[in-house]
Parts: sequence; C-alpha cells; structure tokens
Amino acid sequence: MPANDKAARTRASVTEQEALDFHSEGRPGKLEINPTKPMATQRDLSLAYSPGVAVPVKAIAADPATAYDYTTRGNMVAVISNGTAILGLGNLGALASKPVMEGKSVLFKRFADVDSIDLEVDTENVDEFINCVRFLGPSFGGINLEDIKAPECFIIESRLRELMDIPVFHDDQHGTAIIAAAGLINALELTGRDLKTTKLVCNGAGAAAIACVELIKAMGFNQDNIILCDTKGVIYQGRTEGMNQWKSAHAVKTTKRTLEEAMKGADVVFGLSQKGAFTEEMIRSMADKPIIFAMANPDPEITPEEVARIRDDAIMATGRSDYPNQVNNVLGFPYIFRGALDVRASQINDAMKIAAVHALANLAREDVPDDVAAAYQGNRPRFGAQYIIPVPFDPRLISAIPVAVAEAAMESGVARKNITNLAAYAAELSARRDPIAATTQGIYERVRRFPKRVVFAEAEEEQVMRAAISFCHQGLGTAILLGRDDVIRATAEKAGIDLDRPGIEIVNARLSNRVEAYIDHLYARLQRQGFLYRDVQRLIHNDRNHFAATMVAVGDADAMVTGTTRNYATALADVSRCIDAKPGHKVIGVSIVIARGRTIFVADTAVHDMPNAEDLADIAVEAARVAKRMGYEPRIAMLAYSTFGQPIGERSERVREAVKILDHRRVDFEYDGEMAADVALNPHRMEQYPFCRLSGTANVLVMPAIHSASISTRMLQELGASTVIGPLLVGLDKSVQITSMGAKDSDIVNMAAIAAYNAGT
Ligand SMILES: NC(=O)C1=CN([C@@H]2O[C@H](COP(=O)(O)OP(=O)(O)OC[C@H]3O[C@@H](n4cnc5c(N)ncnc54)[C@H](OP(=O)(O)O)[C@@H]3O)[C@@H](O)[C@H]2O)C=CC1
Ligand SMILES: CC(=O)C(=O)O
Ligand SMILES: [Mg+2]
Repeated sequence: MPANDKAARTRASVTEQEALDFHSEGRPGKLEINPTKPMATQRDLSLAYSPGVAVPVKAIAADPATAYDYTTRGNMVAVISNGTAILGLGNLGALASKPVMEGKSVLFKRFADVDSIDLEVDTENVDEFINCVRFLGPSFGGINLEDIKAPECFIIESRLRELMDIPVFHDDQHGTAIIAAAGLINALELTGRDLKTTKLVCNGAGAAAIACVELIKAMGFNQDNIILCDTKGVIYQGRTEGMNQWKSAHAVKTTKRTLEEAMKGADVVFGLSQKGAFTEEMIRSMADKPIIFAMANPDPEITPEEVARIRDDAIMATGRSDYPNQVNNVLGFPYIFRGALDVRASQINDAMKIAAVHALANLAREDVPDDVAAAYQGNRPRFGAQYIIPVPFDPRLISAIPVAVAEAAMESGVARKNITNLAAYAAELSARRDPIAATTQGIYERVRRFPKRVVFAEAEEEQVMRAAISFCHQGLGTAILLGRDDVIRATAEKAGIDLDRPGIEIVNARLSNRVEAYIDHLYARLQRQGFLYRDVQRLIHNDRNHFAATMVAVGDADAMVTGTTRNYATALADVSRCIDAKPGHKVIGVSIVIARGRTIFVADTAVHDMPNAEDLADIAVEAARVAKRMGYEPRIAMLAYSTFGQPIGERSERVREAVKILDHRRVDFEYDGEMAADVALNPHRMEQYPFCRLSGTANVLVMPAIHSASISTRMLQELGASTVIGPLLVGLDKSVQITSMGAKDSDIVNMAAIAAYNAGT
C-alpha cells in the first residue's frame, strides 16, 4: 500500500456543525481571563488596587525593567490581525479573523504557557494599523502579527520592528518559513538531495511564500533554482503585471510562464496559495521522489489522497493536523516566543529563527524515547517520509526550541536577561508542559489506526447519538446504537441527525438474532447467584446495559459506553453481572485532574466505598498502572487527614497499614503515606518531612475512601479550578466506560475513544 494511502486512512475530520458547536458551547469563544492573585478580602483589594498598586507603579516609573517583575508583561503576547489574509480564505475582515486569533492565543497558552490575547484591528490602511499597534508596547512582551496580507504585511512588520523594543514577529512569514525550512532540510536528506542543486517551485508570492523563499536562500539554496508563481503565473524578470518590490526581488530569468511549466521536473513544490491550486498532472510531471508541501489552510493545494493516487514516491506534507507531516507554524510560534520572552529579547532576529529551524529539524531525527511515544501512541515514528517533522503534541518541543532560541538571542546580543544554566532552563520548560494532552491525542491516534466496534448502550438519547456519529466521523470505528429502531430514527430525524452512513449500526435488543446466545451466556454466569433463566431473559430483553455488556463479553463488540441515563453505581452493577475483573486486577475508578499545568490521578473515585488496607494497596497498584500507561512515572501519596502519625486517629490506620502492605509487596513505583493532601501536592509542605520517600510532589493520590475521592474531584470540577476526566473504569476484563449522568456528547465521545483504546489492538 502506498504510504500516503495509510495517511489517508488515519485521517480524522470534523463537521461544520461540530466546529460551530465547539465554538458556541458554554461561554462563547475559546478563552477567558483569570486572576492569578486572591481577590477575596479588603486586604487583597488594597494590595491589588488602591493603595497597594501605587507601589509597583512608582517602581516601574523609576525602573521600567521591573515591569517584568510586577506585571504580566513578561509572559504576555498580543496576536494582532486585520483579517486581510485569514488562513487561505482571503480578506474577510478583522471581525471574521477573531476565531483564528483566539485560536492562536489558546495555542500560545496550551503549548508554551505563554499568556496571550487577540486584538483585531479594523483597518486596511497601513499607517492606521501601525499607529494602532505601535503604542501598545507597554502592555506586552511580544507582538505576533497574523493573517495580514502581502505586501502590506512587509511594511507593517518592518516599521513596527523599528518602532517597538519588543519582538514583533509576523507569524505567517517567519513562523511558516522556519517550519517549512526544517521540514525541507529533512526531506532533502531523506531523498539524498543537495541544497545547492535542488529545484524548487513556490506557488504563492505573499507573506508566507516570500518569507519561506528568503529563509531557504539564506540557508544556501541557489536562487536560480527557485521559481515563484502567483495568480498571474511565473514571476519572471521583466514581468510587470501584479508585481511589487518583494516579488521582483525573486524574479528569475526563465521562459516558463505558467505553474504547469514551472513544475515540470521540479524536485520540490511549496504551496502557499489556495485550496486545489495543484493538479494531478502537475504532480505527475515532477521529478522522482518529489517533495510536496501543500501548506494552504484549511484545505491544501492538493490532498495526500490525490497525490497517493498518482504516485507513491512523494514526500508529502500539509498544513493540517489530520495528516502526517504537518508543516504548520503552530510548531514554531509558541516556542519561539517562549524562548524570546524568557530572555526578555528586544527582537526575534535571524540567528534566533535559524536556531529554531535546526532545533526542529534535529528533533525529528532523534529516536523517540518511551515517555514521548505516548504522543504518537502505538506508532513510534521513525525519521522517514511519513515523519519529517515532529507533531505539535510532541512534548519535547517545549524544551528543545525555546532553549535554542534563547541561546541564540543571548549570543546575538538581543537578550536583556541572561540564562546561565540552560540545562536547568530546559528542565523547567518541560515541567511547564503537561503530557496529558499528548496522551489523549495519542489515544485518538491509536484508535484511528485500530478502529473498534463500540456499543453505545443508551442510543435513544440525542447526545449519545451525536457522540456515536462523531465517533464514526473521526474514524474511530463502528458505532453500534443500541435501542428501538423506530425511536432512534424518530429522535434522529427531529434532531436533524443523519444515521444512514457507513460505520453506524442500529441494534434492537428485542429483535436481535443474538438474544438467545446472550441469555445462555449470562445464565451460565448467574445461575448460581440467585438468578433464574427467566430473570436473565428479562435482563437481556429489557436492560440495555446487560445486553451491551454481554455483547462485549462474547466478542460481538469490542467496547461499550453507557451512563448518561443511570447513576454510576447502577450502571457498574449491571456491567459487573456480565463482565469480571481482569485476572490479577482490581476494578477501580481513576479520575484525571488537570489543573494549572499539573496532571493528578485520583483513585478510587468509583468502586470501593470504604476500602480496607489490602484494597487500598491494590488500588495503588492499579492506579500506578494507569499512570504508567499514560506516560507518567507514578509517585503515589496514600492520602489521609493525618500526616505520618499526626494527628493520631483510627481512620488513618488503614492507610498506614496499606503502606506496609505495599512495602511487603516490593512494588516497582514510588509511594508513601499516610499524608494529607497539602503535603502530597506542595513541595514546601513535603520538605517538612525530609524522610518522605517520594522524589517529588505526588502525581497519584490514593484516597482513603470513595466519599473523599468523589467529593474532592467533583468540587474541583464544579469550582472550575480544573478539568476532570473520568472516572475511568479500569481493571475489567473487557472494555467498558461509564460516563456521568447527563454527560455532553463531547464527553461521551472521549469515553468511547478511551473504551476503544482499552480494547487493545
Ligand atoms: N501551513 C502554514 O503554517 C501556513 C500556511 N499559510 C497558507 O498560505 C497561504 C497564503 O497565506 P499568506 O501568505 O498569509 O497570504 P497572502 O495574501 O499574503 O498571499 C497569498 C498569495 O497567494 C497567491 N495565490 C492565491 N491563490 C493563488 C493561486 N490559485 N495560484 C497561485 N497563487 C495564488 C497570491 O497571489 P497574488 O499575489 O497574485 O495575489 C498571493 O501571492 C494561505 O493558504 C495560508 O493558509 C500561511 C501561513 C502559514
Ligand atoms: C497556519 C496559518 O497561520 C495560516 O494558515 O495562516
Ligand atoms: Mg496565519
């Protein structure tokens, strides 16, 4: 099978409705602002506002550099656009650009812990735009210009760079150029080409294209070997139509006039133009082992599927996240600014850009270590045609790129702060990045490669139906909708959901020809537990959890998801009648709490009401397995209200006993206790117990009982202080997940994906 066919198979997608729902759900948009200091008392108010605030005001007036100490400036970037070149959609105006700019702001935070705000400036006039931005310097540590069309963007960026003493970086130019150059270096290496003799065509001669061509020329590409094209065709010397000084600088002497002619025999083609700009004929006419970077967003100049139809020797990249080799500036801007901010750079210069290129290119050539493989679940990538550049979820990016950028800034004299210990800086950076997103992303990727049959037990519910459709649409497998056919169809019609698509099966428990087999199977399990044959008949006929769980038990489905209409304990009791614990395992619930860049596993949040010491030790073992599977080295705190014997209390005894049991079992993970939650999570509190065996703050909390586990995780979730995933049901012999009652469709899809993932390969 050609490599690109495989790429196409693993591709996920979203519907237009999903995209709109995602943006409108809950608080509209994608970001909000949270205070970092308490604002609860009169004293807080006096410190944060008048009179306390006057003190830092005077300090900054006396020494402007202290703004980095007393305000958000040092970690704050503005994403600024006028909407004249929104992705590849063209000039749709400042307001329409807001979703993209909010998106970039969120990516700054998500990938590099840079705080960011989007600003949409409603003018196409260059001077007005510059005047609007130039006075914003005191607010920000950097300015990320975005989606401003050429040639205005060139003037805007260069004038603002002169006027402002903080980095001004037009991401579509330099961000794109850095990523494309890194991918190109690797693709040239893989195809055995020499930079100096390679022939490249760049379609598009705007912001991104001009910057890409300039950067690769600066890196040694022969300028006579690069042909630039725009809507009028080849940019040749002497052309007058549709020209500007930036295009002229790259005009070549050639008789070629069209993109078709230019692409004949070309080694590399960059698409920085528009959807569909490349034809199959053009791709067919390229040299052997062509390198095709179709970078237009959201839709590339040609898709990997189209290329795969005509040739199997291409190295193919796009700007999208749902194909392999994503050449997109998301791999750059968060980390480049991270490095620049951390040394308080006055600008992002060429040395810093080139350092980023090499850091990125080198990363793709390195072996992927175990803890990083989670980001690429099940398919540890190897440097090659399908992996020329790391994925945005690669957790190494946060330490590799900012360090290289910061170092280059210091060496080239634009840093206003020195970092002396770069190794310590790299470690700090890694700690800023939370691996859970890489893990969840990895779960989806893995399921896409090994799609599963998942039964949705409560498919008459509209949100379950939506989740099932999304599950299929994302290429995660077949969704089996369990319920009455007529009810499901009526609900679907009313909700405007189209069920007639591949990958959706409706199963009516009453009409299924598997009913007898399921009854026999379940009766064999339950006959000595007080169930008559007719009791089991009733369970299979009338109860969808029993039907679905038995489907999974006998292998008619790989996994099951339920829980939206029944409470957790009831659903778990239903499932437990049909499926046992995996031999040697304990069935427990593990919740994943993500708060302020930390991921904490909490167990048992679902099954054991009042665990005894043995149970607690088992729960620790099971929770450690989950943490390891998700790419974490577990450090388990056995929690209680007391810490190492103080205050003495009968309720902590079980926990102390559990620690002793773990000592006897000689388990292969770190654990200690009993301890209170603040000792487990706060390094200063933990320091007060120098004998504590944990090498750092805990990342797994084993709760003394279900009530404390459930109360604390739910409180965290409802107070909005953290994201809580789960409880995930672990330890069962077959894969089942139970959502919370009334779960939203997006939560149900996540649970279904996790269930499919746990069903194995
Ligand atoms: N993957 C990534 O990370 C990034 C991708 N991009 C993509 O690059 C594209 C251009 O963005 P940007 O440079 O910011 O926009 P600009 O508006 O600055 O430039 C667009 C350029 O594309 C040319 N063009 C448009 N349609 C065609 C076509 N059918 N054939 C040939 N040339 C064409 C225009 O030609 P003319 O000059 O004649 O008008 C112009 O030169 C977009 O699709 C964008 O999504 C941009 C940044 C990052
Ligand atoms: C990715 C990006 O910045 C663009 O397409 O404009
Ligand atoms: Mg852009």
